[in-house]
Amino acid sequence: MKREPDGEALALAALIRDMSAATTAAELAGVFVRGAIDAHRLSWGGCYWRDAAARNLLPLAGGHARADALPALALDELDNPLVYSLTAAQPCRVEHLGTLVDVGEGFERLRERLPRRGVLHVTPLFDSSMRAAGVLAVMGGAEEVQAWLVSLPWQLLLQAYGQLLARLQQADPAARSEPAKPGQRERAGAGRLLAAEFIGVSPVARSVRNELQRLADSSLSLLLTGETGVGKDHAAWLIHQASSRQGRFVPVNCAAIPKDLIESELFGVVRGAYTGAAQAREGLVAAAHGGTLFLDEIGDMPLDLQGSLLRLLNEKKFRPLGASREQGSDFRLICATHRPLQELIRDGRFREDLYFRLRQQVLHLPPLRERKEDLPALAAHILLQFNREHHRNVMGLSERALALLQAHRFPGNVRELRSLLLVAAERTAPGGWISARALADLQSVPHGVTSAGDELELLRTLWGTNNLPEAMTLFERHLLSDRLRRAQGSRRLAAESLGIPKRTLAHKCQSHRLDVGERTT
Ligand SMILES: Nc1ncnc2c1ncn2[C@@H]1O[C@H](COP(=O)(O)OP(=O)(O)OP(=O)(O)O)[C@@H](O)[C@H]1O
Repeated sequence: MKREPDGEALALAALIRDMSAATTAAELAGVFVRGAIDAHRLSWGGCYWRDAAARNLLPLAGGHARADALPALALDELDNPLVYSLTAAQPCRVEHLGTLVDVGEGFERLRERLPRRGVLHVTPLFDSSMRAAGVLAVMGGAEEVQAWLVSLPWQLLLQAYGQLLARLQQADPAARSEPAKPGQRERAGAGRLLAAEFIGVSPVARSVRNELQRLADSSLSLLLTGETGVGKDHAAWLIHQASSRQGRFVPVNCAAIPKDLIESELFGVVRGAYTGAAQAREGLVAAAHGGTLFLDEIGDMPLDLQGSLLRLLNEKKFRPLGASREQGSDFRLICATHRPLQELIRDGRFREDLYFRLRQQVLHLPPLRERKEDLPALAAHILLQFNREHHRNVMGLSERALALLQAHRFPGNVRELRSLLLVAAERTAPGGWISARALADLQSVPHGVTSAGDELELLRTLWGTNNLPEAMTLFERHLLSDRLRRAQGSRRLAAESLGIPKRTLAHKCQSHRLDVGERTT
């Protein structure tokens, strides 16, 4: 039964009194967790805090389960929702705990003590330096958990609780233990980075995240496969960041560099190598020494250059254009493609020996439509970035907006989701939730095709221009983006439909910055 408003105010006042009287972190956590459970008819609550060695999350209090009966959770259980929320410093929600598999021993022991049904919601708690240092987890019916989350007094109390807890934890000598060893610290750092940047709660996303961590410290060549926009470029960058390689991450888009320049771009040139080479220029292979060379769209690498790449991989040596001596470069190679390389091999457009050399390890990133559970987390992440960058406070997606996204197939995968949300967020009033109407592009253009009316309107505007170059550029941009949408992101089909080589299309896309929201490192 819901409490009367006066009763609620009195209960809050009593809770604040008890919280201020608490002298230890465990006591405070117990008071707060029990208060939250009682006020919103939640079925379970628990509070955990990280140990100083950053190895475990240790239980401080549990409601409807004894805190000392709660297990410690190792921080390398990256897919444990409590660990995830701490390492990603973001809230995490799990609709059905039963669907989580292979999460880790600590999580299994915790799960035995949790109610069988209900939504689990985990909120990170921050220490005095604003680093996530603990978590508060609650379970209950979806409505009860939601009501607790949107209750303003409880959100304010939660903030106060986090600060009080951090202060008591700092004063508690038992909470200080020996510092982590360097290896452990690095592993925890890599885990934190992956949890914060590779978003997803589905079993598939979790297993990709584990793979990213496993692959980070290998020096074998890695081939990333998957449709356009699934996150191959993002994964390559994360693997580099999570690795202990001190050198640079050097991305090369093989489809965007004109064919006759790609060799000099990769291997560099010595002064006077050809007419116009007035200066020596270091190539990208040399720049990647000690770091990672990322060859994106490897399927577009010209056949003659594939031989040079193979030699480079086998001997770790290359010769800049016009140089008499070979040079060495120690880099880790990551390649990506959304094209089936085996088909290119069959057509004689890709060397099989190179293919085997590139695929010493393979990681496939599945399309978004096969992991729709990731949509809410990805959307929250994208909106958080939007709010931070634009100093806005768009709250999130309305239920109808989320349902609309869930029903969409996302041929352009995470990139498409990102573009849609950024436009919708721009259309949303400060402090508001993104409505289904703000996702108009998705509703009125179910397959991403602009209507004939839109096209006419555009032509009419361009027709009246007093700036021909600007109008031509605008027209080209609209046409390219429409063809790419019609071709469901396939640059090959879009290029064919426009009668231009794929390389030219890629070049144009780059100059029009058509990959909205892309990282360009
Ligand atoms: N799991 C994820 N978490 C956070 N952001 C992601 C994730 N997956 C993809 N993104 C974001 O989606 C966008 C598209 O990803 P990315 O460019 O890596 O795709 P891609 O597979 O390399 O595409 P293409 O084959 O067209 O080059 C980027 O802005 C990237 O940061």
